[in-house]
Amino acid sequence: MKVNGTHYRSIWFDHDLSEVRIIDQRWLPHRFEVVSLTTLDAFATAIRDMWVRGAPLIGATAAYGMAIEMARDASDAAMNHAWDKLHTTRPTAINLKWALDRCRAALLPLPVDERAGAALQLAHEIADEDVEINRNIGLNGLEIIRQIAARKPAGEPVRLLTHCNAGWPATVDWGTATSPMYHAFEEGIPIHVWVDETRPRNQGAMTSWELGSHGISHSYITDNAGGHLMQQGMVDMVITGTDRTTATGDVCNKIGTYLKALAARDNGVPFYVALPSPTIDWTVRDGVAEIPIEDRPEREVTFALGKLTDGTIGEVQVAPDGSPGGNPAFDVTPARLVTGLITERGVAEASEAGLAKMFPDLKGRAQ
Ligand SMILES: CSC[C@@H](O)[C@@H](O)C(=O)COP(=O)(O)O
Repeated sequence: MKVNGTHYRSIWFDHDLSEVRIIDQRWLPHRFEVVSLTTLDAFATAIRDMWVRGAPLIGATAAYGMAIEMARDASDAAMNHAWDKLHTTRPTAINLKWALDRCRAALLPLPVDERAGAALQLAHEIADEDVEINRNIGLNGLEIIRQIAARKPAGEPVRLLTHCNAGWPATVDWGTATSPMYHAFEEGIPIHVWVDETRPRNQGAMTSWELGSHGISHSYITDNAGGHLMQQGMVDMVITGTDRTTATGDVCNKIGTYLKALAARDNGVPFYVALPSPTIDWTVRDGVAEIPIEDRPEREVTFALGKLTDGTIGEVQVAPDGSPGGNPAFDVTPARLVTGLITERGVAEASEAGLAKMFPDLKGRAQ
């Protein structure tokens, strides 16, 4: 999508430099900075420390990390080392393992001298596929927005609430939850997006930045405002992303998503999840019991990062001296609270049968 009129993906291969480039998201939305990743260590750091983040982008970055390592050393040992190193960076988003497994399965049978070229080609394919998946999620979500718009007085906006950043910076392009918004906007359907701040990393600021860059009406709201807005009839639809969705339709996403789903259910607001198929973990049935929830550093909670009044980016301490922080980064919304899963193939019921019907060819795939 566009930044100051220029089209960017969140990750790309610069053919002139022969380097992988990313937007360093630690500084968004206050500073737009592009950096190169040139070593396996740099890729691992970028994923772990959230220079890149969002399940689909984490997967694409891991694939490029594998390619960079294969260019250095394409032996089986180097491939397994890269798999292990990248896999341990973040535990919750399943796209990481999905991409690494896909790379290893494709590369291992090849002669060593063919692996580097094949790995780079595969990373490009994974990135391109992500763009296409998200574009199609947008078209399928657009249909839901159209239906809501058709029930409203002409000109009245469809009001969507979203949590975290499931926008284009969290993917290679388009975003998952934001893709239907972009498509609706392009079609001229008036929309307004309530954007949850999403403490502690404030991914909502990124969502607000990208929506603002495209001229989409939005409000940046506190994480606790959603329930009130729903009670007041000010939300027509919730749409979030997901980091891992089970074979039975349980949705793991950024911490706080579950509370939004509960409030949506209590107020009769449809709760949709934008789900690319690589984010389905077909090996997990009970999301609450089985999905590993990332526990992130307490400093992310006890301090807040932002633009200071002098324009520099810095941290301020928000917790009292000595108070420990707690920082579970994701939660699980049970399938029963999910109205539908907007996939690249259509809207699936959040259930084992619904996902199996939509993806009969993928069902049972080992992650
Ligand atoms: C399209 S991205 C869906 C999710 O990955 C997103 O909502 C999210 O939870 C991102 O978490 P993050 O911790 O920023 O990587």
